[in-house]
Amino acid sequence: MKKQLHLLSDGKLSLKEFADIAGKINPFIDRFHLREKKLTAKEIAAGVEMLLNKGIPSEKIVVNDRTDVAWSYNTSVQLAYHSLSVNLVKQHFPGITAGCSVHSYHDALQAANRGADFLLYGHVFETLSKEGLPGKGVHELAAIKKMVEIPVMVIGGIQPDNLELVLSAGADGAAVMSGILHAEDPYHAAWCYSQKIHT
Ligand SMILES: Cc1nc(C(=O)O)sc1CCOP(=O)(O)O
Repeated sequence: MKKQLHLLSDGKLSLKEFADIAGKINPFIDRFHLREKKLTAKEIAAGVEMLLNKGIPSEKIVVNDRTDVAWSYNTSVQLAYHSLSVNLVKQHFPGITAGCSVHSYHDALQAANRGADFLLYGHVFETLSKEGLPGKGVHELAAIKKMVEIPVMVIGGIQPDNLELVLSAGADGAAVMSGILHAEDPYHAAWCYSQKIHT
């Protein structure tokens, strides 16, 4: 599989600000996640529409947690620990693409066995976007990759200069928040990540 670069909204920028950046860097990004834990379904739906209006197709959009919104717009869904379980989602929303966020070897195997289409595994490095937890490094990632067949993207403190390490440990791509959203020049930052992931 072609390696992927995912960008996640961070709940700090407005949806409009996120969509404006997304529209500009669309060529570099494989998946845009709306991860908005404080917004209502209606507000998240408006965010999906903003991305669609920027020319981002629904296949490139991932809605975090809200399977109802994802289903309504034919996007993927990203399931967290507090979300509906992936087997329930796959059973009741046939054909939906569902990613799972996992933080351990055990959870990665369980999510894969229950039908997840891809995993976000983290957090690999320390990150200010989720403070207070030490980075896990790449050891467990390599073990997960030996056991699951679905793509495993890494998340947490991913920077252009640590991509080589995670890719050589077997990651199928990376998911990023601050490295792009809060870069001085998000376009240039997205280009730097993309160069390392896609070439
Ligand atoms: C949203 C998120 N999930 C994580 C996990 O480990 O599941 S780490 C994380 C934050 C990623 O932000 P940044 O790219 O700024 O480090």
